[in-house]
Amino acid sequence: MAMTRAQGQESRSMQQGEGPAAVLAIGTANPSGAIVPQDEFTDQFFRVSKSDHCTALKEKLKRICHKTGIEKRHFHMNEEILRAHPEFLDRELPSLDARVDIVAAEVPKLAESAAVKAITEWGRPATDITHLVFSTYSGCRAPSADLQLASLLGLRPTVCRTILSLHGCYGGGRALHLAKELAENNRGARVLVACSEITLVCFSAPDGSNLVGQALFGDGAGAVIVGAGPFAAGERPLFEMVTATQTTIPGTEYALGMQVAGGGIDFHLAIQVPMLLGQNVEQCLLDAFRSALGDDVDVTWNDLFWAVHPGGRPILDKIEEVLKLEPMKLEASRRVLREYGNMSGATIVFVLDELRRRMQEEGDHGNQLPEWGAMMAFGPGITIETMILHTPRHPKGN
Ligand SMILES: CC(C)(COP(=O)(O)OP(=O)(O)OC[C@H]1O[C@@H](n2cnc3c(N)ncnc32)[C@H](O)[C@@H]1OP(=O)(O)O)[C@@H](O)C(=O)NCCC(=O)NCCSC(=O)/C=C/c1ccc(O)cc1
Repeated sequence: MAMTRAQGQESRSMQQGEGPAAVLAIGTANPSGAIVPQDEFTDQFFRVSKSDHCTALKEKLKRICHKTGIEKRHFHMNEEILRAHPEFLDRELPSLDARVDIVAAEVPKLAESAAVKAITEWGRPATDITHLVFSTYSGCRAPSADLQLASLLGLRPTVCRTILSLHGCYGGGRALHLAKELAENNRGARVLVACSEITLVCFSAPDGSNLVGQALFGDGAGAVIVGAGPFAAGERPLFEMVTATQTTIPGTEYALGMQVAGGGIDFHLAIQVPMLLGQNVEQCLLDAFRSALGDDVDVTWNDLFWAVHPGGRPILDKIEEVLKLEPMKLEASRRVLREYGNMSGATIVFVLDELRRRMQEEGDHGNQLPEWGAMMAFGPGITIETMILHTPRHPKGN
């Protein structure tokens, strides 16, 4: 069969989606294991790890917990699991196999809970999903969580799966960025993004280096359906994904990291992270807006809505300070941090869900959130994922 160059180009353009990809539905879930209020966390953590004699460490963790801006977190880990696996407390003992056995089953199940909510809201059958992008730092095994999630949801055998491992806290941003590219370049594609994180792979008794991580991270999963036009009857874009960029801050590899070891995953968060992000976010935003709307675009940061990964309270404070944001601008991020802590890659999906809820509420009161917004997620690299969002205005009743 002969095809001319022009026919090839035409056929390629017919394979592309219409307009920017959009978020069509969102679901979130947390494990039912344990909900720990942050002001009880230190006592509980030191009791179960038999570390009450480490009084200086305990005092320090109390100081840290008090400053996190977190009120409670959800965990799969509980005392029963710890009784069965006392080796989880001691980083020197081999425990990776046992940890991976647990999370290999639980991470896809948690993702399934979030995905079922997203698919129900989307209103189409799960078999209409063409692509799956799964992000987690908790899996170290193949076939991995993406395949298990596809089976749990009954996705079609031809679904194109991608797993993003160890992207940490920018995993959700990266997965959404990839989903946008997939949806825009494959007409009719419907991409399920799933991010699922269970801290059990990182849990250990308190020591001089792990207090901030133990005080900050929680378990959760987020799922998003992404697609570009043409839209089917009943599909309703919540956020158009106008443009997406990724930036790595040069020379900052040392600042955030994860290391898979025999005793579980160790992570490292340098004290300079909030400052480094503060020095770089504005340029990332300017670059993203220029790529979306042209070089002479004039943006007033307070005219936008904001979906920022709440990596930690000082990160939000720093971004608010450098962009001179009004106090309520980061409230969706602060609320997610308060209610769940930092769930790494899944957190940004919770923030989008919270914004969507606020938009609905504001709309019901006759006010509307701004039409344009910015989403940002950060993680090892230091990597910054930035996405410019736009909310289409739907006539009432649609
Ligand atoms: C709640 C903190 C810990 C303290 O609040 P603060 O306003 O800085 O308060 P202070 O300045 O009074 O600090 C309280 C204590 O915490 C200590 N501290 C203050 N940051 C630190 C510090 N990064 N180290 C180790 N001590 C510290 C600080 O030295 C001090 O110790 P002390 O004087 O003995 O009371 C706050 O700094 C905070 O949330 N920091 C974390 C920010 C952060 O890097 N977040 C991660 C962003 S990236 C991301 O989300 C995920 C990456 C990730 C990576 C790997 C994974 O597996 C998964 C995910």
